Amino acid sequence: MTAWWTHAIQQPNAEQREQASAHQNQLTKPPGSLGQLEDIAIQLAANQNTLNPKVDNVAIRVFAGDHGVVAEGVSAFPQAVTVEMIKNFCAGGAAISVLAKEQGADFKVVNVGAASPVQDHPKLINQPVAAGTKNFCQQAAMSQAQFEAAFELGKSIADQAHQEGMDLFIGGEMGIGNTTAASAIAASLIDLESGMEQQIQDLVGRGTGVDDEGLKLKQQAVLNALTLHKHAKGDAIETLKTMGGFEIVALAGAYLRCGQLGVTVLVDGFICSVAALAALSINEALRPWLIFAHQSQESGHCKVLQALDAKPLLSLGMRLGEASGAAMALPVLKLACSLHNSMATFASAGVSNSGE
Ligand SMILES: O=C(O)c1ccc[n+]([C@@H]2O[C@H](COP(=O)([O-])O)[C@@H](O)[C@H]2O)c1
Ligand SMILES: Cc1cc2nc[nH]c2cc1C
Repeated sequence: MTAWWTHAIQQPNAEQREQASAHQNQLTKPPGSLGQLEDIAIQLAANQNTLNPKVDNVAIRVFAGDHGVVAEGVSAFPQAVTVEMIKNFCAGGAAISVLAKEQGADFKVVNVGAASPVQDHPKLINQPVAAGTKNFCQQAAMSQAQFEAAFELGKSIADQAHQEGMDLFIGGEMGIGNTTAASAIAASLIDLESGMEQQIQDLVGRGTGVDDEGLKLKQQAVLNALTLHKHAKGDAIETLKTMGGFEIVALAGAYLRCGQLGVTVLVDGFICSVAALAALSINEALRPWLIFAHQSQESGHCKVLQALDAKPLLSLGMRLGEASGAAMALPVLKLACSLHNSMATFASAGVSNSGE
């Protein structure tokens, strides 16, 4: 039996895309004047194979995991925050809890590998692969079996949400130290023209807000990891296994599965974009199923978005993670659908079209 992630991802319906594009040009506006809102509606129409795209049934899943690399002093916050925030997500006090509730989205937290046990809760899918990853400056972050378990968990989360009828998937992440992991993964998978040192400077940012000393420690940690795991260069699965976090692996698995299921994904910030980069490196046919929600303030995000040829919808100076940027972009998607589905056409409104 072949591994599930090697199964094909179908391309969206090209004819439906043509029809949606033609329909946009009939609406009472100069062609192209709704900018990216037109692109989004056309993409959703093609992906959903319908004249009337919608995002009514949104699944938001925040994947949480801990990182052994925190021993290198790479975060402004202690590791305990990961578990504390899992509880806060469940209790309804986190930014994403509020944004999901306000918008009627189905929200759940997935413990893929917090460093200490978390009590069960109706909003929590509690299936830790291990008590955090190993410090990837010294050894591989996880074993092959752990990688497969985290990847499989991401897949099963997407399968479950699909069975529940989702029309859009939003993944989020929580993990103290995970911007260091994401920067290392990005550096291993992106071939920038510049040398390794410049690349590290470009891809390592301040995360939760480290000072200059913390930034140096992060850059050094990424350099050490890339040197130790240089065999993984350009290989997404080896890279995820050696430098990943359980939540990043699960996200990549969920994204790939969404592509296989024909479900559109709204990608959140820096860490989620790196998970998308890894997923695309495993199967580039995933690309049309992805929409990029926002440009995070994390300094490496613009390089990652460039590598993905992505035009994010929002730029609000956010750098929170936990799916919050994607949740903020959700109204944009909903309204893009409303415009596509409900605006009058030149013919129906009796408005003169250009040159007709
Ligand atoms: O999504 C982003 O762009 C983003 C940028 C900076 C930080 N974060 C969040 O901050 C945490 C990681 O930061 P750090 O400094 O501990 O590596 C993790 O829980 C992320 O959700 C998220
Ligand atoms: C408080 C806090 C909340 C977060 N949410 C996502 N990452 C986070 C990191 C911290 C530190």
